[in-house]
Amino acid sequence: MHSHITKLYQLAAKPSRRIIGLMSGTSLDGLDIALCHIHGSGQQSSVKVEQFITVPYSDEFRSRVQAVFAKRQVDLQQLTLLHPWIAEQHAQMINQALHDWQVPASEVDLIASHGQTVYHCPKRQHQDPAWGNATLQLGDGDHLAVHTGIITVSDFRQKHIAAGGEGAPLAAYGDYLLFGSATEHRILLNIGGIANLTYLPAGETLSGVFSTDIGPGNTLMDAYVRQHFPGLQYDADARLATTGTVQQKLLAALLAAEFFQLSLPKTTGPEVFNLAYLARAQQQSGCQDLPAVDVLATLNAFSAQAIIKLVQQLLQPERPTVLYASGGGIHNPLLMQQLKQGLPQLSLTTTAELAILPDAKEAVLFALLANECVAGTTTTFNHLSTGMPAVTMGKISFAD
Ligand SMILES: Nc1ncnc2c1ncn2[C@@H]1O[C@H](COP(=O)(O)OP(=O)(O)OP(=O)(O)O)[C@@H](O)[C@H]1O
Ligand SMILES: CC(=O)N[C@H]1[C@@H]2OC[C@@H](O2)[C@@H](O)[C@@H]1O[C@H](C)C(=O)O
Repeated sequence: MHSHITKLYQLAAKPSRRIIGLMSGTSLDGLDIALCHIHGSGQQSSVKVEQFITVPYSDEFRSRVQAVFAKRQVDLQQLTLLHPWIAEQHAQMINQALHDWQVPASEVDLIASHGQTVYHCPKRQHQDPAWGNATLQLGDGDHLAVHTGIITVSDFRQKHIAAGGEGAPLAAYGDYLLFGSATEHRILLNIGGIANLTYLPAGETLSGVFSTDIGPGNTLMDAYVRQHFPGLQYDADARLATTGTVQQKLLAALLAAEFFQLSLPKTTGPEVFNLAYLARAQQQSGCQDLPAVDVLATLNAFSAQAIIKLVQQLLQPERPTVLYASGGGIHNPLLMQQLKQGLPQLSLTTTAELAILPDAKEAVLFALLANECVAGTTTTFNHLSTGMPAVTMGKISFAD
């Protein structure tokens, strides 16, 4: 047998695998690296996060990505150059982290790389009947494998689209494996650049699980802060927003987006929720001349209200539900306070209660997807709801 296939076969047969999960989201704050020890596969999977770090991006990294990020027109040479360059940068960050953790690369079985989304384009967003769903993540898997010496599974979203999905959110797959409960109805809420949730009704089969994007988490607040408060990347601890006043007219205009009327599950990104979207809402509501802190307070309320409305839609009085939050937004006290007030009937906590560090959750989910790609079966996801194709995802790159 070819040695690469033998290696994969041996990996699949191991009782447990050590997998590095990577996530670089829409916030462009840094690369999340989670070194995971995963036992088993499918619904028997269990994860121990051995190490976790977010390696902050340099200004150079951010500005190179921002030059093409969510833009309809870009310099094609720049885009092409970014594909291997992002992978090389990520490889260096992984190599440094492994060095600091004193873990040799030879003791890591796989890397699971999400890559950097630069454009996300579901059909319901572009609305051109001539084209289907599409999404583009940069950071090539072959380059990662060669520069780290570790077999890399990457580019997870394409299979989801090929099998009929919108390519995102993929959170349901890992949330289902890790957090599905026979007795507790759960919602896993991740507040990253875009907020998304996974609905996990309790039960033996957990049938009907799905995940969906909700709307902006931090992306609009971050973009606005970067534009109006040079030097700041985000409104740390909502210190600015807390001094502002929510403007109801602007809030109503923000909540009128067509995206909020689409059926579930659905997905979106900064291609829709960006500063041009905010400017249109300000114009429509006659709120062009607000103090910057009032706009920030309103954007904070916008993210909170979008989340509250969707969660309220899913709650049923006879189903007491626990909401486990994760992502950078949980560190925003104003946002969390509004969620508590707007969702008084459910218990609100974080994934730390389920033994997964909230900042590490998305990276862990991709490690689980890579584990399924190598050691899982396609029947694992049969109980997910429509809109969540029952497929394994990811492409395998060898280091030599
Ligand atoms: N102390 C804090 N106060 C307010 N906001 C915070 C704080 N810490 C983090 N954040 C927010 O969290 C963001 C980072 O979140 P996260 O790392 O989950 O994003 P992401 O992985 O890019 O998102 P996604 O992939 O889900 O789009 C920051 O840009 C900021 O808006
Ligand atoms: C296209 C893309 O990268 N989407 C991200 C983004 O960030 C949050 C939200 O939008 C979600 O749909 C998705 O990431 C998570 C990890 C997911 O696929 O579940």
